Amino acid sequence: MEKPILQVALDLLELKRAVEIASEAIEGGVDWLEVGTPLIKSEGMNAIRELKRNFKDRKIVADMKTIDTGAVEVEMAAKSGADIVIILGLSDDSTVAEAIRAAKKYGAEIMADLINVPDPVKRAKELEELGVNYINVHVGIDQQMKGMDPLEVLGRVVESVSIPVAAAGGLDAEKAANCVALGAKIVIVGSNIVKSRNVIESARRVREAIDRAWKEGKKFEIRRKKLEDEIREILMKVSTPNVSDAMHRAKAMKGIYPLVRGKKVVGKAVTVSTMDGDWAKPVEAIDVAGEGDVIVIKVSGYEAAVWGELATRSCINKKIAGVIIDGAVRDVDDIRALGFPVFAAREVPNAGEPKGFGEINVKIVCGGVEVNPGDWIIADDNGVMVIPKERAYEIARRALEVKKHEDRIRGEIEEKGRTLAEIVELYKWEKVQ
Ligand SMILES: O=C(CO)[C@H](O)[C@H](O)COP(=O)(O)O
Repeated sequence: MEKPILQVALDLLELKRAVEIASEAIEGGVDWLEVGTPLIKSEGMNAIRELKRNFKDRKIVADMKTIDTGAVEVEMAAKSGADIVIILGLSDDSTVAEAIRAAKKYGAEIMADLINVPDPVKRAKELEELGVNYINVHVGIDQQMKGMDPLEVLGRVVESVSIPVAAAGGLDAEKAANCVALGAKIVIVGSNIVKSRNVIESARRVREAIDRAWKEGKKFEIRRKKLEDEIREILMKVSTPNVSDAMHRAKAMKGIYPLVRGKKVVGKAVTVSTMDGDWAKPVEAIDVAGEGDVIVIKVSGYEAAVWGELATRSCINKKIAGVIIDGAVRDVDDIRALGFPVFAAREVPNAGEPKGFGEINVKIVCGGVEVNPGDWIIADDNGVMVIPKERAYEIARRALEVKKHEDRIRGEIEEKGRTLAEIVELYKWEKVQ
């Protein structure tokens, strides 16, 4: 039985960086190099040629994601140096057949990607019968952000075909080892290697994990955390700029500032709507909120405080994560001394009366942004972002991808002395007028 193959997916836009990262990945133990679809779209067949030229002893896999004109696309990729061409399993059988004919003619092989295929087991069997060389159980990057995982169907596909099966989609060392335990012969890793600050180390970690799983006949293990814990854990790793980028540059709350600098708040919103100075509902919300929640208060004016030191102390007792107030607060020095994260619009010395107008856990607009009970709040020195609860996992995952991408670029700036414009080829991507 042969050792599992580790394939790195070079999902980059810049060819120079792809060649550099490929060389580091090989040093870390990668076997095959995949020219990722974004790289092919950005650089064309030249990307395949360049990788083949630089790495003659490696199999070059071209992720063409072909869905039509099977022969033409496979011919293009094979003539440019691809040893394996990836086509979509969703393609019509005639496209698959044409792709296989072209591959045979030019000495290449075909890998069929099952991304978005409604019945992966059935289609895998059909694709094997049509003559593809490899099946790829793949969950795409956008699908990963919704929590989909290739491990869900991998085992069933492996059992239903006799050709080698590859697995791809958000794999890290632990998941890659699980893929091997489920019978994958090829493990494809993109983001967790190419966006890493230390590509050699990240590739090595995956290499060691899959080799161990293969040698020791590892059993498949799944340790899925509670969704809410997973969201919180991811959001604690990212910043509000990461979240804004992940939400297509969404805006933070306007005019709300941290009273205490250097604090980060992550949690689900308990919302409050109240009148200027009426601190009854804001304070009652402390008893409604649970550990780790964030109280978000919209006040109808800014003349009298609805929050102060004693409310803050009560929050600390209840382990509430933070308070956001589109209104006025007082006892600012005490709050600073307590180090509890309060974000507010205005500071005043005078409190109002606890009249009890207003409501808890209703839709509010705070700092110009709609907040519903249960939405996720992330706040830091840059500002306060609201993530609608329905998209919390997806946005958290996307923000983490933004962070990984920045970590890699930060590394290139710090360690290789490059500039940002150089790394991302800024001039090339300026809008053509
Ligand atoms: O084909 C792809 C996306 O369509 C990627 O190459 C594949 O998903 C592997 O990358 P990652 O490990 O980041 O998911």
